[in-house]
Order: sequence, then C-alpha cells, then structure tokens
Amino acid sequence: MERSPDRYFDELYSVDADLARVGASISEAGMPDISVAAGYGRLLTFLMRVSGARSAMEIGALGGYSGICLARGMPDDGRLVSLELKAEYAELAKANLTAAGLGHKAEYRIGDARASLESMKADGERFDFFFIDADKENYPFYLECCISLANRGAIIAADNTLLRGKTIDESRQGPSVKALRGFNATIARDERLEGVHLPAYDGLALARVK
Ligand SMILES: C[S@@+](CC[C@H](N)C(=O)[O-])C[C@H]1O[C@@H](n2cnc3c(N)ncnc32)[C@H](O)[C@@H]1O
Repeated sequence: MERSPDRYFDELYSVDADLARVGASISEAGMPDISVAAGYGRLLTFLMRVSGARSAMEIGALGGYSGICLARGMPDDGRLVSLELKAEYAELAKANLTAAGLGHKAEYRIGDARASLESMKADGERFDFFFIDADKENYPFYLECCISLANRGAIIAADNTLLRGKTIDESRQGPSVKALRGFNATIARDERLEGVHLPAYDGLALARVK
C-alpha cells in the first residue's frame, strides 16, 4: 500500500510515550479514536511556543491528546481551560495530562461548551490561544466566542475543516457541512482575522485575531 505524505512525515518522529498513553487509554475506554492528527498536535505545541502564549482554551477534550500538545507549549505557570461535554472524557483527559506532568496547568469545564463560553464571556475571561475541535455545527458560534475572548494577537486553530472531503463535495448539504463552509469562508475573509487554511490530514484552519 502506498504511504500518504501525512504518514511518511509522522513516521519520522520518535514514539511519544505521553501521547501513546492517551491513544491506549481511549481505546481501552471504548471511546472514539478522534484525537487531533499527530502532525497538527506538534503544530499546536510549536505555535504555542513561538507565539509566547501563556493561556489556551480548547473546545473538545476527549482523552487529552490536544490538551497535552497545548499545555506543553506554554510556560510552567500557564493555564489551559478545556471545555468538554462528557464528564468521563474530561476525567480521562485530566488523568492523562497529570501522567504527562501537565495536570497543574489544566482545568475542565464540563457540559455544553456553548453555556461555558457564555459564562466565560460574562466573566470577562481572555486567552492567547484557542483550539476548536468539537461538534461541527457550532463552529461558527465557537469562532465568534473565541474572537470575543481573545487577547489582541491571539491565535485560533480549528480542526476538521475538510470533514473527510464533504466540505468540498457540493452534493453534501448537511448542517455540519454548511456550518464548516461558512466557518472556512469567515477564516479566509473576515476583517477581524488574518486567516490561513492547511489542507493536510482533515484540514486545519489558523487565524490571528487582529
Ligand atoms: C474530536 S473530539 C476532541 C479531540 C481532542 N481535541 C483531541 O485532539 O485530543 C471532540 C470532543 O468534543 C466533545 N463535544 C462534542 N460536542 C460538545 C459540546 N457541545 N460541548 C463540549 N464538548 C463537546 C466530545 O465529547 C469530544 O470529546
């Protein structure tokens, strides 16, 4: 079988014990294997570090894979706020960050992210970095909330912008696909953002809040 470019590059890297533990714990718990792709996980750490971000908010914790990648790139007194619908997922994510020596940076808000975001807006919270990786229909709403919660120059990353090809297939007109198309266009054109789209893996959007 031909190797994909994504796989070729992934295989150049050494096994990461902390991230391998996340994968094993997810499959042991019977949870879906939908953590961010390895290359984008590395990119999250890289962007956190080079941007000097001290705080991050992620929407969608699952087993803590992206949480580890974000927390690794921030200073030791940095802060990760992770929004997760399911209490048992947040618990596993917290355990995996703790096992990776990063648990002290992470706090979890359990429940529908929309409610957590409204309450963070009301509290005047601010973050340097955002990772959107939850239910796709709400991406446009999540993007608006992230812009409201952003420090000047903050970075917003969002996973699965291609929806395994559905985004570019005109015959697909479901609510998630339509939401992603609108989201992608906003990243490209909104005056408040400086956006860029990466087409590797399942697609990643990046934007800097002006
Ligand atoms: C793709 S997974 C997140 C993967 C994670 N970011 C990673 O890379 O390790 C999506 C997660 O979003 C959570 N989720 C879905 N809808 C949500 C909602 N409305 N509010 C909060 N979390 C939600 C799911 O329970 C799931 O854990």
